[in-house]
Amino acid sequence: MSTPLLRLEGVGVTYGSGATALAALVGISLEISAGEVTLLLGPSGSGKTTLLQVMGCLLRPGQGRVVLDGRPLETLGAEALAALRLAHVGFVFQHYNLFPTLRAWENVAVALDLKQVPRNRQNAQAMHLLDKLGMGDRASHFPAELSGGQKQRVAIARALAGSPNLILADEPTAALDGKTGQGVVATLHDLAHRENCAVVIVSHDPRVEPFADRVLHLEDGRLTDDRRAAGNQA
Ligand SMILES: Nc1ncnc2c1ncn2[C@@H]1O[C@H](COP(=O)(O)OP(=O)(O)OP(=O)(O)O)[C@@H](O)[C@H]1O
Repeated sequence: MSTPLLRLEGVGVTYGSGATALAALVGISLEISAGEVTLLLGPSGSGKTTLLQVMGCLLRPGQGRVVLDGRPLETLGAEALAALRLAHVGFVFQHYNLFPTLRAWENVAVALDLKQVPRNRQNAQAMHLLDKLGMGDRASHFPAELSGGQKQRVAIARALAGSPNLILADEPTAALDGKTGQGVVATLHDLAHRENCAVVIVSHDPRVEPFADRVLHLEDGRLTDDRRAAGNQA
């Protein structure tokens, strides 16, 4: 069996302290492997976004350990942690988070710049990523000139800048109609399998489930179910 890309051991996150303390995550242990789509389900307030933030090294848990690509996060300072995140993690958001004044390819190039890809290679790499997402012919469009599904494809192209091996998507289909949303998750499923990266999707959308290899269920900050998905489209 391959080594997991990401491992969480007894992770706990508490917001606030004293009388107002709220346990958002309790005793979470799991492994995430390359080449798989993991779907994270749970009611509102169950801790899904908090868990995604821990997985993406945006939030250090108060309890437990997180090991990304063999590196225990508790041993890393802020700078090393940021560098690890930049190298390994790509984020996709519900509302795309594109810069409205930048063209599609410039939105991707900004991420390449952040990952220190030399300026003279950014244009070609941005185009390559947009092509991969079927958005090459829209590269010069501004976000306002794109449909929701097209904006999300640009956002996925941007998340892939620098070839991270962990893609974290928080409600990526929530702002899209059914068919478009399915197209976007089919693309994420494809990327996980073709590029051998791990994809974790938080969603309330039942149409996502057929594209998942594995389903995790959170309730009140606890993992209540961890199973292989039935009928995935791989
Ligand atoms: N920065 C914060 N400070 C205090 N409490 C927080 C903070 N962020 C989240 N919480 C609380 O932690 C719990 C888990 O929140 P989280 O956003 O992770 O849940 P979620 O499952 O993603 O919810 P939703 O589906 O509504 O987005 C909730 O009770 C929330 O109110």
